[in-house]
Amino acid sequence: KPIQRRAAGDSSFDYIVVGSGPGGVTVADKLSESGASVLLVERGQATTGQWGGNNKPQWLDNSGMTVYDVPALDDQIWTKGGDFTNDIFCDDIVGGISGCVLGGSGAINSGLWWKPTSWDWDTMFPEKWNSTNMANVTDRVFSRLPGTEVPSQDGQLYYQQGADMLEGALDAANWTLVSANEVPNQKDRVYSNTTYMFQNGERSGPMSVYLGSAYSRPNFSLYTNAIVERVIREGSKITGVEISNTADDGFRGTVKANKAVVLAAGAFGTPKVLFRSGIGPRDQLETVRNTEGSKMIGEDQWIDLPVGHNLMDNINTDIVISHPDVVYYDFAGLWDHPNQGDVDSYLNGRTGMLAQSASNLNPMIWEMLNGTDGLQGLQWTARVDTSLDINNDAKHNMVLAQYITIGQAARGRTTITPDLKMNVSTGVDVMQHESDQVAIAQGLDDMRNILKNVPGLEILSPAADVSSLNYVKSTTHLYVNHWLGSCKMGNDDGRDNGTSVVDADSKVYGTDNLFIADGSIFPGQTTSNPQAAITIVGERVAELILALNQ
Ligand SMILES: Cc1cc2nc3c(=O)[nH]c(=O)nc-3n(C[C@H](O)[C@H](O)[C@H](O)COP(=O)(O)OP(=O)(O)OC[C@H]3O[C@@H](n4cnc5c(N)ncnc54)[C@H](O)[C@@H]3O)c2cc1C
Repeated sequence: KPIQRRAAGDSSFDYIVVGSGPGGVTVADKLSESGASVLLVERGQATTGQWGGNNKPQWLDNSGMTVYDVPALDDQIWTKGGDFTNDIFCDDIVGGISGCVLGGSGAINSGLWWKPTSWDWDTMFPEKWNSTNMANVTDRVFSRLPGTEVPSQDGQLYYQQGADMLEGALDAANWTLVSANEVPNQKDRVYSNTTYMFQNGERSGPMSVYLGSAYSRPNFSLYTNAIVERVIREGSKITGVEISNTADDGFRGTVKANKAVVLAAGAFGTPKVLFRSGIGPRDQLETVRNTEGSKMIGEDQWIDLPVGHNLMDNINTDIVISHPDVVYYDFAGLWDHPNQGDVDSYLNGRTGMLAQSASNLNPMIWEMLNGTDGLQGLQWTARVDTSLDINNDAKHNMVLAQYITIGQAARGRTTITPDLKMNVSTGVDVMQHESDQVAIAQGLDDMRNILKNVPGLEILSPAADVSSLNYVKSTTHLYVNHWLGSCKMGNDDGRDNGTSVVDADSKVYGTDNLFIADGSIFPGQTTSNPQAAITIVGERVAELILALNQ
């Protein structure tokens, strides 16, 4: 059932926020904290028990929780199938994955929660966003949502045999154990226990914390199952949004914005709303006009900006290993035939294996290289994973997944199709950039050197006689769906041949009052998984909007 909380008779709000991912819930909360009236519009359905979601295995009946609440069920959100998996991913994205539910991808992701480094801000964002300016915002976010290295409420970590073995190897190679969010700038040859956004043994995250406080205010409203088709604009001034419903009883109609509209629809959703509002490259706007005709704003009002360019994702390269110490836990069986003892400890005290994430990632590992163009980051996750059964002994296998992070040169592009789907029309292809390949190969070499000294450990892939660089050139590189960057922030106005879509206030060039507060504004990749940085962006954009409107 859609949530449609709305003050009776309201036809206008000071601010309308589009999308309830980590960026959207945060900017909406902070704007409503100022006393302004705020409407948050989300196209997807409710997820966690807190918001009335109801998808769950039978053993969660009467618990008030759903599949979105229990850390160990997080891969069942996407793999269980049945009647809801098709509803959680955005059905209008081709070539990428993104969550179209309340909470956005934040409701369906792996929950990793990292404090950004100072260079994440200093090397790519404009001056207003330097690490000194961002320190207070970061502290505010992490005081509300500190994250935890130990999700189980008894303070224990479970099924760490594989992680212990790897940590021993890293230690022997003189890599340093840190608590990553205590020392965010230590990212070279370090490893850490994984930090999750979980709180009190449940998934939590920005949706729980920020939407929770926003929803407690009478000046805040939320529509779910309602999709913003376009902003209504008179030249540079945005006056409201047009909403259609994604479920029969969702809201449909026009809502006015007195002060501003903030797009937080994600790296694909935000460009789509912009294209449909006459903002973007001419060829994209022509495609929309061919489909939507007179619903679209007239050509004389179009704003030509490089929306959809600069698309990024972390590119993944795996090493697969086997070691007799590694112990596998059957997360996949949790839905239908869980271990009753594990269920009881979780339901009674939020302790044990079910309080940990399904992929049970540990440890996290980072290395910084000096690439030809400056900083080059690499991040590794490690998980017990039986899906790559190279040796018919999959229960002892682990996958070490390397992401190339800050400094990655590869960029893609998202464009709109005649049936209004967002397409990854130019992939994020590290094979186009030698600097990316060299960095990935260097990281593989360093990891292979660490692993080769571990007694009993077998590297199943890459094969011993294949060089890391040849492996990089021959293996399939996978997306990890940390999509960023399609509406880049910068001082070089895209209307004048610059590369940027939003200015340093996160305001769309050529508009008076259209802002963006999501992953799409990132000029480059962050050193670690991005959702905490996007949450910080939500806070910062609210601060900048409120300062402009004083
Ligand atoms: C499977 C997976 C695992 C991940 N794991 C991690 C992790 O462990 N740690 C981490 O840091 N990051 C992770 N990420 C990435 C992280 O979740 C995203 O970077 C982050 O959620 C992006 O936030 P956002 O606010 O930019 O947009 P999104 O989270 O994409 O939210 C956008 C929201 O807008 C809504 N929307 C779109 N269009 C409209 C419209 N027209 N009208 C109304 N609503 C609309 C969508 O339904 C969605 O709810 C993962 C992502 C995926 C897909």
